Amino acid sequence: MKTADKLLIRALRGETLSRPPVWLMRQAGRYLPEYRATRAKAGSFLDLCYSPEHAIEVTLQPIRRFGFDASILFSDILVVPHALGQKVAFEEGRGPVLEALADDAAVARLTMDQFHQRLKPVYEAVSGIRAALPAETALIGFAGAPWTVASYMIEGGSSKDYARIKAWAYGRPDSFQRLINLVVEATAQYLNAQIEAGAEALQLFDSWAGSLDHAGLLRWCYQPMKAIIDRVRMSHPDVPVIVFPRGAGAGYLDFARQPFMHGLGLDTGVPLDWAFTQLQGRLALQGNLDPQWLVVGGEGMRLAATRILDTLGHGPFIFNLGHGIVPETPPEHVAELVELVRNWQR
Ligand SMILES: Cc1c2[nH]c(c1CCC(=O)O)Cc1[nH]c(c(CCC(=O)O)c1C)Cc1[nH]c(c(CCC(=O)O)c1C)Cc1[nH]c(c(C)c1CCC(=O)O)C2
Repeated sequence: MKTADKLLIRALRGETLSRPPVWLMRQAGRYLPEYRATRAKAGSFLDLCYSPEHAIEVTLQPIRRFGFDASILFSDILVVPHALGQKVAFEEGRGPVLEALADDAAVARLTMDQFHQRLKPVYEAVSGIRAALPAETALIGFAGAPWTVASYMIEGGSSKDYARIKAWAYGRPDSFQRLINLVVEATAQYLNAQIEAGAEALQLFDSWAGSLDHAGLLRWCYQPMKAIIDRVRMSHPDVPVIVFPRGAGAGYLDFARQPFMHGLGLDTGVPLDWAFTQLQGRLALQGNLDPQWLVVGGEGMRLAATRILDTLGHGPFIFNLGHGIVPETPPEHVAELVELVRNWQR
């Protein structure tokens, strides 16, 4: 099937389909026993990300099981700082740990010199996934957005209050802008390479957009994501992009009023009626089932999913969660959810 005919691409082009395409953020991962088996074979989490063979396998696992309309490259947003020369590790039970950037000198030591060389296994995985996917399944490439990636680079891992990154961004914006510019450049090149390897759509994850004040959201979330997409569009004008400014709140209006993207990912907190009246006329929406409904399952999950479909399914829409699947999710609940979306009719 041609890329343009795949359901995900049609929805991102603004088409309202008889039922929306469905995929789920973090659809590959620890909730699947077959993922845990491959992960044990691969070694560390980064070894898994940099092994084309294993990354292809775990990307395909949820497609085999559930037949999603789209697959997403298996990797992590933190391979970008890693490929820029920063130390990155994933510790069991602790999440990512980075050697935190302390000052301008640490930023100056980051370099693009070996960037594509280090990311070559990711590009190989993209080509391998594309070749192995069912004909109708779209392949999404992705990267973290600069604010979220920079938060890990400066905080050295997950953060409760974003005190270090905000001290830098709010206190020394010109210096912070230089780091953002580097991440924009690296990310644009990274996404272009993913497209050239076979990605048919892209998603930019700004998981911590909700930590910013509104002026900060425009400057450090909206602007850098726009700069990346403008760059990608120069080389690849036909590849649609979804942005996910998680927690943006009323700031979602800024994304819908002056869209530079095709799809807007809604987090769990976005009210459905508001999204329908204020956002959907302007671009395709994606979201936003609470991932905890997938843990709970049953009638509650079915009602919550149906409410989303009934409110947003009559315009260009992609069914997804409002954040990633959690490891406690029973795979049977995912199967039931996919079945429900497939059987829903406008
Ligand atoms: C913030 C962020 C990260 N990574 C990502 C984000 C943005 C999306 C979001 O907000 O969830 C994005 C990401 N991470 C992963 C994917 C794979 C593709 C998919 O969605 O299936 C994607 C798209 C795999 C992963 N990335 C990670 C795992 C778990 C690692 C393991 O197997 O031990 C997976 C499957 C590790 C990771 N990676 C990150 C954290 C905070 C953690 C630890 C938390 C956790 O363990 O869930 C950074």
